[in-house]
Amino acid sequence: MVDKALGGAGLRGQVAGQTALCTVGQTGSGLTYCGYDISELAEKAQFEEVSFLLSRGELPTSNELSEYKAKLKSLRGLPESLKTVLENIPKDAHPMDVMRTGCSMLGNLEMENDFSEANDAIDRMVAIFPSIICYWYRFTHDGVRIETQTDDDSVGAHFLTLLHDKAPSELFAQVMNVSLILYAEHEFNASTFTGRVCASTLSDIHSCVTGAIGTLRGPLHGGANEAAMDMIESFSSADQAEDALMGMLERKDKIMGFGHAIYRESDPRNVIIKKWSEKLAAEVGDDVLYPVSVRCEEVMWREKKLFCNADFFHASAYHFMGIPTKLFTPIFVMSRVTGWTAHVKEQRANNRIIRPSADYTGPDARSYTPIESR
Ligand SMILES: CC(=O)SCCNC(=O)CCNC(=O)[C@H](O)C(C)(C)COP(=O)(O)OP(=O)(O)OC[C@H]1O[C@@H](n2cnc3c(N)ncnc32)[C@H](O)[C@@H]1OP(=O)(O)O
Ligand SMILES: O=C([O-])CC(=O)C(=O)O
Repeated sequence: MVDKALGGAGLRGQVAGQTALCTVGQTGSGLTYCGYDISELAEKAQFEEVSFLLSRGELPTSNELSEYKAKLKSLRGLPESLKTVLENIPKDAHPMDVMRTGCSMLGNLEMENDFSEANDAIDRMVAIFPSIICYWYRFTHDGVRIETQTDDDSVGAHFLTLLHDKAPSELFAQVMNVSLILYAEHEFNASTFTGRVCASTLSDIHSCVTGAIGTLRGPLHGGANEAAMDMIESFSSADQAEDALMGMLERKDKIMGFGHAIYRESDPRNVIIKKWSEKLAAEVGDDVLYPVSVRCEEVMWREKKLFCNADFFHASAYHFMGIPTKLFTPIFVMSRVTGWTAHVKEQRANNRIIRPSADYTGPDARSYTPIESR
């Protein structure tokens, strides 16, 4: 599944450290968290079990899970000064910037004073991130100040309840659960590596996550699910999608939601979220977006041997659940914060400041020219 000859720009194929958290493209379906295959976790686990696994190292017992979920539930409320900050961010701001600012402000209000406080800070971020994005979204788009302390049993259901003002259907809650599991962790991807570099300076955990959010925002990383949605939404039928894609490939456009830095033939998360997208399409009576997405997948493989990554079928799945496109990448944050923070702790536990070298390509040594002579 993985090209052993990976190399070249972008540090591709170079080992930049060790991790016990995740394997990408090595065993089982190609993705494991702490030894557990993603396909099994997505089928059987709750996101909160995965979150516990990543922060504590082992799956919880039933008592531990109940206590953990009760703790997360109790941490959903927003401090007043954070609400004030969110209310002052304009409606047309990028929601990932809202997440970044929300996380950074939380670090001011509830500073991690000592690394022994890491798990409390992590639990708080897992619990409060859905509240941060939904409070801002509902205030700026619907003009309401929502109560973020809900009784929902899971992070995914909590998010949908805040967004839609009603508890989600069992199917929607289930899809959110699977989605959060799929996005939770992925080894040394760009945003996680950002977090680890920050951690290696012995910085605080909110700084590490704030930097990681900024890195995830880009369309070559987490932002691809929104870009994929914009594309599939612009097609009115599978045939039209095929024609348009052929033109885009001819023009050498980059097609968002396809390809991967490490996987070479498939992304194991795609088959899982695709199945749920199909189920949702049937549930909501879609006969355009899902067939369009399937045709895109066929064309990209046929023409370029490029496959859907985790982001592509997430676009239609989220859309079918009534989630606005601009909130897609913040959902990724709600999930990946578990992976980022596990890496921060791992980096701290065996740390040396990350400081690579560079090949110099600038001018030879020269003397300073006084400004009046330039
Ligand atoms: C959860 C995630 O973050 S998954 C990634 C989400 N990002 C996207 O979906 C954005 C679209 N995809 C891409 O830009 C790339 O595939 C990346 C950034 C994911 C990986 O980049 P790289 O490791 O550089 O890709 P890779 O080495 O496999 O590229 C090989 C060739 O395929 C092309 N290619 C790769 N992906 C695509 C694509 N989506 N559309 C068109 N061409 C592509 C590259 O341009 C490259 O061509 P070249 O050799 O002529 O330059
Ligand atoms: O691993 C990567 O490069 C990107 C990715 O799929 C992820 O972060 O989930």
